[in-house]
Amino acid sequence: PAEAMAAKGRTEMEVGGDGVAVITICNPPVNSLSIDVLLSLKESYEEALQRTDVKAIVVTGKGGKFSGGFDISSFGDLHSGKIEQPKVGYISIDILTELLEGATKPSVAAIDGLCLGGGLEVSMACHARISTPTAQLGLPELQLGIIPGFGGTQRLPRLVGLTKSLEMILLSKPIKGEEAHQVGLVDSIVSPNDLVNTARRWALDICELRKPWIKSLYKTDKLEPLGEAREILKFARAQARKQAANLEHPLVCIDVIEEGIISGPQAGLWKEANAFQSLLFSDTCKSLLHVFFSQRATSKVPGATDLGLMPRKITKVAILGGGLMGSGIATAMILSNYPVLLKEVNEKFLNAGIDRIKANLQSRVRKGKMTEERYEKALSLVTGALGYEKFKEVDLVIEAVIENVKLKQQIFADLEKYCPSHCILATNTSTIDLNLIGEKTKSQDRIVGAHFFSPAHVMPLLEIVRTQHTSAQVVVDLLDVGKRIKKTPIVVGNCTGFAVNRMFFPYTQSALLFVDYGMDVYKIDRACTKFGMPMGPFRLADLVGFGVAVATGMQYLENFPERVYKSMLIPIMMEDKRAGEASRKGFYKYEDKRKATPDPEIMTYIQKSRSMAGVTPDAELMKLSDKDIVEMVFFPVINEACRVLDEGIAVKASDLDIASIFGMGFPPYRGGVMLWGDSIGAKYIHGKLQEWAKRYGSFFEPCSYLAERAAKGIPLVSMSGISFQLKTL
Ligand SMILES: C[C@H](O)CC(=O)SCCNC(=O)CCNC(=O)[C@H](O)C(C)(C)COP(=O)(O)OP(=O)(O)OC[C@H]1O[C@@H](n2cnc3c(N)ncnc32)[C@H](O)[C@@H]1OP(=O)(O)O
Repeated sequence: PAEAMAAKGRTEMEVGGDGVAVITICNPPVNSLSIDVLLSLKESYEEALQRTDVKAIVVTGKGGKFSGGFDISSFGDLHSGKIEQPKVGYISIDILTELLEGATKPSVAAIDGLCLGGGLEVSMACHARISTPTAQLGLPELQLGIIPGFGGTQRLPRLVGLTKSLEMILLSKPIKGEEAHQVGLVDSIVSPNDLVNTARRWALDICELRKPWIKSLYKTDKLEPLGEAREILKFARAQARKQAANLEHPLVCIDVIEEGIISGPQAGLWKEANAFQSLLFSDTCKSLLHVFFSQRATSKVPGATDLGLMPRKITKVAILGGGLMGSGIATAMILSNYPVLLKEVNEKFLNAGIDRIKANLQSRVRKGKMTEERYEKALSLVTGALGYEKFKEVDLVIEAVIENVKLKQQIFADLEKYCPSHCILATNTSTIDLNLIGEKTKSQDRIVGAHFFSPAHVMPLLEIVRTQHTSAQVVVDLLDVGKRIKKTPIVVGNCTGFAVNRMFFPYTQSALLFVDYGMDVYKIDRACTKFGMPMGPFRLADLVGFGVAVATGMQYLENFPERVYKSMLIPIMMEDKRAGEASRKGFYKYEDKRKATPDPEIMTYIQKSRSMAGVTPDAELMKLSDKDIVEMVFFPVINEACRVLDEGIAVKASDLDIASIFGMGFPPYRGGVMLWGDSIGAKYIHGKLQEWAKRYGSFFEPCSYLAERAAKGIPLVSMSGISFQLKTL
């Protein structure tokens, strides 16, 4: 059909009286390089090279953006075979190296806005680059599980040196035009208004030998001497292994860069082209791509963002409670310039709260993320309060007091009295049902959950909880606040634990169960960190504190008694004043501040817990591999995620993937719990859970949603173009 044939973007060419052909990349919103755009670029070049009225070429992007890189939305079509893959090296060697860089007419890139990935690679094949000071230049491909594939691994080191290029590529870190000029990536900085004209003149200057005609691929002056280069690469490899031991593509990238340095840029280009092709089809790439799109999809919420509502302006925010959460939320708010009214019950607590905010900000100053001046300005946005007098001025209140239902009910009744009628009444509760909190309040449509994760000014997730009464406007408003404070939001329904903690709960639960059945605490934690979690369930319980763990456990026991495993281990340890990291003793010992060391003393508690549970250690469990352990800890998480979806608490499975990554620290390169589940298969997961349910009880009982998917072979996450051949474990 004609529609399906419509080209995805194009280039436009205009030849001026000065003999310069300006080729403009046009593919909104970010001028991404689809295959269509690249083929059109090739055609424009061929025409420009043939025409006798063209002396030189300028490449630029439409609407103040050079290009956001290769078209990511076409990856899925490449994966599924819907689009045919160009032959290896066709774009990087045939088009960019031979046609563009090797042309008999010089090219200059005129760069504004985004110049990322393939976009920067096109510009590096040009003979000079002119940029605005604010343009963003970078090679963020590793973030997507691939490597730069249009010559970036070869040209960037030759333009800026090995050290700087490794930093930019391995950390996927773009730099601004200004810095790009300092490091030699661009040749001149001009204002957006002068950009294209400067590039035109530069191109003509190259023709007339007033400026050098430089092919980046053959530059050597910026490359470190061979011996030094080898050392730098060796160090980079060690760093990459340390940072993400499970990832292969950063190491492949370093190999490809090395090839260019040792065997020359042509060999490097070929190695890059081959590696790019195979990485494009890796599970890591598929998973990271899923994360990229899922993250953007979280702010598209049916029944809220599809109604044409505009977010209202939130001018002032009040926060109740200056504890760990309240002060963290206040910090997040003032960092995005929201004035904050911080309320506490007495002077002492208020001062402690403000001190915590100061400490949060100071830590940013120490790390060089904030100037002293910004610090003072941010701090000046906080006003303390002991009463509700000033609450008539606020548009949003976030309650962050202790998890006590009665107290929260009283607070919400008070808020209704003192806040203006448009004010959003949010609670940061992490487990309590919102309807219970708002029971004594009439303004049900304004009540919403704004669940932050500790430390609130650092953790990127914001769980927005709507009840059946919460208005769509309030959800839209909070999504906007979330965006402004740079959080990834997920909008979920109301129930005990909401989506994130409900998924999180079985993680610790199954670990506790298997310890009663004979597994080793530290072995479980090690298996989880090897899998890619920032910490295992026991180290995490220590960090969160046993008090919180027990309080949460009680909430679950009340609401989902059939699937709570009543381990006595934590309560027994608490009797002995072991309460986690804060008490310096939990599952680990903490002698040197945060350093966790295994503690043989915990065996006494474990034995006691086992005898109270009346179970005998299962010898088979002790022989399990890390893979088995990870399955035992995470399959119950997937099972609960399925329930959360089935009950409509989460809108879509991909939201749960994002929640698991940003809220639990699940490794993004595995795509989130649901996509990871798909890489293993619902049938296998269901089978295992059934087997464990028989052996170890109803905690493992697979839910009907999972059973149906297992029986019918339906994936847990629907995402076009993603299919797994491998088990990623
Ligand atoms: C061979 C080569 O070496 C391989 C490559 O080039 S791989 C691609 C390298 N480029 C990248 O990784 C950049 C990815 N994009 C981004 O990081 C960010 O989107 C950005 C910094 C460009 C813009 O961020 P921001 O302004 O917050 O807008 P954001 O919402 O992310 O993007 C706007 C829209 O553009 C789309 N988009 C962004 N980059 C895209 C790309 N490279 N291809 C296709 N679509 C893209 C987004 O999906 C989004 O679409 P939507 O509105 O339908 O959800």
